[in-house]
Amino acid sequence: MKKVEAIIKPFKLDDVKERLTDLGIKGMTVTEVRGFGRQKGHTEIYRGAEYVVDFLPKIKVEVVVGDDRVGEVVEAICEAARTGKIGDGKVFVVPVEECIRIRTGERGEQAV
Ligand SMILES: Nc1ncnc2c1ncn2[C@@H]1O[C@H](COP(=O)(O)OP(=O)(O)OP(=O)(O)O)[C@@H](O)[C@H]1O
Ligand SMILES: [Mg+2]
Repeated sequence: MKKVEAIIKPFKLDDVKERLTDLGIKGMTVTEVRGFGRQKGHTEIYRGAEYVVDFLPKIKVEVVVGDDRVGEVVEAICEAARTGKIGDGKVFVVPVEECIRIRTGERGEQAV
C-alpha cells in the first residue's frame, strides 16, 4: 500500500475529489494546511490577491491505495490540480505498512 499525499490549490479540491471518486477510491482525508515552495510564498497570487506572507493556504489530500492503483491516482490528481502556474502543488508517495478497518477488523489492502 502507498499513501498518495498531494498539496494542492484550495480551489482545485472539488475537481480533484471528483476525479478520485470517479476512479472508485474508497476514502480520502483532506486537511487545510499552509506552506511554501520555491518562491517562498512571496510572488503567489491567491484568489486574485497578491500574498506577501511566507505561508500560503493549501489543501492536503491523502489517499491510501494498493500499489497497483498508485499510478492512476497520481495521474488523476496531477491532471485535476494543474493550472500551469506557480504554486500548483506537489505529490508525495509514501509507503504504508498496515491498514486496519476498525469496524470489521479487516487488515491490509482489503481494509483500505
Ligand atoms: N519540499 C517540500 N516539502 C514539503 N512540502 C512542500 C515541498 N515543496 C512544496 N511543498 C508544499 O506544496 C505547496 C505548493 O508548492 P509549490 O507548487 O509552490 O512548489 P514549487 O516547487 O515552488 O513549484 P512551482 O515552481 O510550480 O511553484 C507548498 O506551499 C508546500 O505546502
Ligand atoms: Mg512555488
